Amino acid sequence: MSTVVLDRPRPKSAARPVAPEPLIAMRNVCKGYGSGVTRNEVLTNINLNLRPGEFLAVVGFSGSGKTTLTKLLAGLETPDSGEIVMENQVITEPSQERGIVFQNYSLLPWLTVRGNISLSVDRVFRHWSKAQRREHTDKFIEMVGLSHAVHRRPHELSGGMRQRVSLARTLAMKPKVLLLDEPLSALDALTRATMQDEILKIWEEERQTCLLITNDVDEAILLADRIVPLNPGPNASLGPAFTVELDRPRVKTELNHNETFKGLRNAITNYLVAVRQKSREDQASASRTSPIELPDLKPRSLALPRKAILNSPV
Ligand SMILES: Nc1ncnc2c1ncn2[C@@H]1O[C@H](COP(=O)(O)OP(=O)(O)OP(=O)(O)O)[C@@H](O)[C@H]1O
Repeated sequence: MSTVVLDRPRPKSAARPVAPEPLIAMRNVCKGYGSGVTRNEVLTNINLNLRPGEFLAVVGFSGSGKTTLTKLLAGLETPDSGEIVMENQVITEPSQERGIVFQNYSLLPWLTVRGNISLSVDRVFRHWSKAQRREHTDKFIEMVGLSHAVHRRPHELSGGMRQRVSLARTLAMKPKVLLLDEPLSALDALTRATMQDEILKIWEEERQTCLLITNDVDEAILLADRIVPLNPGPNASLGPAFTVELDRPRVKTELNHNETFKGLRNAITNYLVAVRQKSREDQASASRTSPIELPDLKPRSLALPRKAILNSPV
């Protein structure tokens, strides 16, 4: 009698969540400025994935290299080594797919609010009719609450209003990725809070992939899905990512009483304080181990008259 050996049913492998392909990936990116003794190594071995539709915040201290990171992502700077890839294309130059809003809103002073925004809209959507472009421009002016000020020029606007024009101009170009480099840091606390709410509202409507650079941990938690600390430079690298597990829509006033918010704020702040402390200790021990060698100079004569010291060639 023959025996049939049946295949044992294989246990179904546990479904592993598949991480989405990143929209932008930074791989082992290093960047410094200058050469020789003035060389400044700013960023070292940066590995970062920006996932489609996510809001990612990078927090760090002043001078650690946050703007350098944004410029690299925008294509305004190129890495010294490593690469930055967006949808299988290495980023080598700026593109309208990556819109950037800087801290110092650079508006054209001779153009009105509408003029500043429509200039970009007309360039990007030149195949649209004039009426379509106008409607599109006005939609974004309304989105940032500036419909009452369309005819004003930048000098007739407050800092917060100018930053809104800058934001609307970038959003209106419909970039795939929005790079926000400390866009609110020049604003007073109240305007900053209003703008945070507006960015949140706009992002919740549009769901564009967004990278926010900030030095404000609370701002990062309010807005982002993930927060990545940038360790202090020189040779700044990225710290571990913190996931923000807070439901949306988020309301700033309610967050202050939320235990998850408070716990996350403590964890990120403690991390940043610890890495800064370590960086200071490392720098202090490096300067102890390699003291600056001073030349062994001896005065030829301390008795020389003052005039001779000043005027005579030695
Ligand atoms: N074009 C440049 N040439 C030379 N050095 C530069 C250049 N741009 C930036 N740096 C230096 O690189 C370092 C990081 O600068 P960066 O502006 O990226 O930091 P940051 O974290 O954005 O600072 P902040 O928060 O103060 O704006 C600083 O020491 C800065 O002086």
